[in-house]
Amino acid sequence: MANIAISGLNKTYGSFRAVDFIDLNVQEGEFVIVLGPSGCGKTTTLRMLAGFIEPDGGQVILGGRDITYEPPYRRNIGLVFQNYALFPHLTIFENVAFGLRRRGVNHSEITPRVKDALSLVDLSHLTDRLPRQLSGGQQQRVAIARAIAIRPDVLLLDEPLSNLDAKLRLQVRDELRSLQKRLGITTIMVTHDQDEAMSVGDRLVLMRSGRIEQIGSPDDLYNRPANRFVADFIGRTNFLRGRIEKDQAFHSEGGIVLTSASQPPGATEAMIRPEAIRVRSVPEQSGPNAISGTIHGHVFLGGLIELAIDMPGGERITGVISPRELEEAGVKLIPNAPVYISVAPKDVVLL
Ligand SMILES: Nc1ncnc2c1ncn2[C@@H]1O[C@H](COP(=O)(O)OP(=O)(O)OP(=O)(O)O)[C@@H](O)[C@H]1O
Repeated sequence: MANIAISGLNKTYGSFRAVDFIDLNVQEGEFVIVLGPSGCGKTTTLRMLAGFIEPDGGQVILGGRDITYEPPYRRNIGLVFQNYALFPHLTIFENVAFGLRRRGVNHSEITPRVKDALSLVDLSHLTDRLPRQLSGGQQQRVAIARAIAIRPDVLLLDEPLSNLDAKLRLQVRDELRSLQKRLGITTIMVTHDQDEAMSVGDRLVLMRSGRIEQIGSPDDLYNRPANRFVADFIGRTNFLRGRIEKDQAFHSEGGIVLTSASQPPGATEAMIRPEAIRVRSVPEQSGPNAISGTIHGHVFLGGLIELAIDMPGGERITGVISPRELEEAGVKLIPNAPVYISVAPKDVVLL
């Protein structure tokens, strides 16, 4: 186990800067997720950490040792990719043993270490099978066992769950999370799936165009996004354009007046998460941010209802509300019916 300190790391392909001088510190035992839209430089960053791509500049320090230009096999890093990359002609046992043999691990130690690694991912009973005789989820667990068998300082995972179907994906995700915590391996995982990122990451690193837009806990990125890009990328949200007026309130272009818990100077947008919207069938007696509108339409989302509400100035606000809350509020889902909404000032984030 070790911490990783990345500074000024950059990589250019031709004239295109894929990774643009990034700095990132990952603590020992931390689970960090790198996410962002397609092409933002996630894989290039991970491959530079693994040693498969040579950076143009910058530094990667692993446990105090500069590994920036070390070949992959000298880094003691465990890798798991999207496509498992198991050797098809080797048994599960031999697949996991491969990295140990290549590292010259003592012959007598190999069997117990392979067995340990396979038991951690619950596959001790399948050691003699070939990869094609396993399901996708099992193959990916072999890949994870193979990566941890070498007792890596760091585990790097590139979209490890994206080839699995939705249900299996959740299961392997939870297994991966608990295994990582149990072993305390410093882990960096790349994904473009924000639900996955939010549910397993201690910290998230959101990239765009080769740069880091924000580093923080899932709660930070969701509730305290650094900018519009972050707010828009993580979860669903309402944006209202406008500005802060002399009364210190935010006035939207459509005439909605909002009190926010913070007033960053020069803010031009208010962000409100759909679940922060409260609805009533009658106006609230008092309190900030009470607005009236009319129901535009609704969509059932499993156990919740997404409600689109038209505001008098032409803006539309989406709320996500439980059927029970709607019933208690006495709101009927009839188009054009009047509805009253309110938002706590702490849930109005000005950007
Ligand atoms: N060998 C290469 N030559 C030229 N351009 C490359 C090369 N590898 C990657 N790129 C470009 O660098 C950018 C970053 O690529 P990278 O694979 O790191 O993105 P990513 O964030 O992992 O994307 P995805 O989520 O689609 O996998 C992309 O625009 C890609 O087209």
